[in-house]
Amino acid sequence: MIAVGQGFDVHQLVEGRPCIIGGVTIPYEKGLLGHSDADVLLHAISDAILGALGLGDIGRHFPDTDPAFKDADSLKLLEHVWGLAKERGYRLGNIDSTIIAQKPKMAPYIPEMTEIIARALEAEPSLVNVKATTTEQLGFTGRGEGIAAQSIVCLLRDMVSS
Ligand SMILES: Nc1ccn([C@@H]2O[C@H](COP(=O)(O)O)[C@@H](O)[C@H]2O)c(=O)n1
Ligand SMILES: C[C@@]1(CO)OP(=O)(O)OP(=O)(O)OC[C@H]1O
Repeated sequence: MIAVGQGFDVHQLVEGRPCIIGGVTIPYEKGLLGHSDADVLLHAISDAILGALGLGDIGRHFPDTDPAFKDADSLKLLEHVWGLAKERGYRLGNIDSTIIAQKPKMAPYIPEMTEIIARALEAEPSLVNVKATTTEQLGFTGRGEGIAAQSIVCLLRDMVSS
């Protein structure tokens, strides 16, 4: 059986916050604002997995009104979400993601992001693809006001024959 889900997230770029994307702390003059560490890519991936499972979104599982998730490590949230997929018998088919950011340059950090995400999803890195694009200086991402990420995930589960 195949289950497909998609996720999309946005966080504002502000001064005085670390810029953590895909589990990597990227040196940059601004960082992402959120209740958690605001890792926009891991949030999009978590939402894609929850979507494939028909389990809502990360706001439902980790409410931003709950102090337990204040400054939460989004890698831990992703690991929890992956536990829900495993409990239901799924393994990763593949995942594809896009970070939408005018700056900073993501390319140097993408191999490490890929490794981190693959480890969290207990999969080969070849099953995890991360891309980046600018929006050619257009819109809120183009003006550097925020960063967006989107992700699509395919989960696989073996059918039990009777
Ligand atoms: N924040 C970003 C945005 C883009 N890249 C890489 O640059 C290439 C060109 O981007 P365009 O938006 O002009 O298509 C793109 O293929 C990315 O590999 C990046 O590293 N960081
Ligand atoms: C992760 C959570 C919880 O700390 O907070 P944020 O970092 O604000 O992220 P968001 O993508 O708005 O949604 C889920 C939240 O409930």
